Amino acid sequence: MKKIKIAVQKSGRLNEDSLKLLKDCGISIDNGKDQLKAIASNFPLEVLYLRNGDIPQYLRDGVVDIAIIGENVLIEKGTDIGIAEKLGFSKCRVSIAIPKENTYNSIEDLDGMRIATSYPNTVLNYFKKYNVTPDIHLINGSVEIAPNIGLADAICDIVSSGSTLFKNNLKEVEVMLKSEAVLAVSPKISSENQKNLDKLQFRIQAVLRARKSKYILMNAPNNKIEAIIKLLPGMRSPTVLPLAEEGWSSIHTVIEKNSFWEVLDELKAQGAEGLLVIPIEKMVL
Ligand SMILES: Nc1ncnc2c1ncn2[C@@H]1O[C@H](COP(=O)(O)OP(=O)(O)OP(=O)(O)O)[C@@H](O)[C@H]1O
Ligand SMILES: O=P(O)(O)OC[C@H]1O[C@H](OP(=O)(O)OP(=O)(O)O)[C@H](O)[C@@H]1O
Ligand SMILES: [Mg+2]
Repeated sequence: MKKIKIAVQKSGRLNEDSLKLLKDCGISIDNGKDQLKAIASNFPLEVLYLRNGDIPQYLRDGVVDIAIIGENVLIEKGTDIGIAEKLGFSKCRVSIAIPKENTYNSIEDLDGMRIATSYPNTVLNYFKKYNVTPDIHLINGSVEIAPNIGLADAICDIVSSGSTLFKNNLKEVEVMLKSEAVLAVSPKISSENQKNLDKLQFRIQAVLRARKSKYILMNAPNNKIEAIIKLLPGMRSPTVLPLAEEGWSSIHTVIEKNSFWEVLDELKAQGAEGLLVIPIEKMVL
């Protein structure tokens, strides 16, 4: 059977979460340290460990069929490459920052200014919309230091917590785009591997859905069930089972992880007791 080739970042921010996602999809990869290639024992999949920045070219050439890559890298050098799925990790933004003490009114202030960045296309495309032409200085790493050493007036780089900007006495003035890890697909993928991709994507979706949800159970007196159910935006409708104790029931449902603390308070206020919140491993609609 033909194996689908997936590129995963060799080392860096995406590596661990990418491998965890494949593992949560039930895929076992024998991972010898420093190996550049690995084969899954229970899925027709081969993993190639590559640099994030090199992946768009490998996808374009069909050297790999799919990849887990930062969306920002595709925007910079892979706009011809399709995205099958957003993966919900490595969330960040690509922003312009300037020295904290400088004033900033609008993007026009950056016309003709020297901008240090590893994302020249992203900067130029963004500025083009405003008819502003910056003077790009291409740097591969430690971009945030550039203004402090007199190399640039502004920078464009990845921002997440903002602590790197803060440490370098910079402030964020324009958010150009938001990014997260994505599953990208080669335009040259074969129909056989498209089937493998569909199978993998089905599993990924089940894992991602489960990560966003919690299973909750609670007990409630029967006269409170109606009010409680109104609070529960479940998958379909909640399961209600009678308890051994007369007049009481157990209510089960799935709720979104993000909203569950607020819902929990409201459920208690409506008379729910013995609430349990349980992680879900996989969720298929
Ligand atoms: N501070 C951050 N917080 C969240 N996500 C980030 C952060 N920095 C980078 N990322 C995301 O992770 C991806 C990989 O970043 P990382 O710094 O590990 O690799 P890189 O140096 O850009 O690439 P390469 O693998 O080519 O060396 C980035 O393209 C971006 O999508
Ligand atoms: O807003 P923050 O949370 O501080 O994150 C932003 C920093 O993270 C990334 O660098 P990384 O740590 O990946 O180092 P690198 O330059 O070696 O890639 C990015 O290039 C920024 O410098
Ligand atoms: Mg980095």
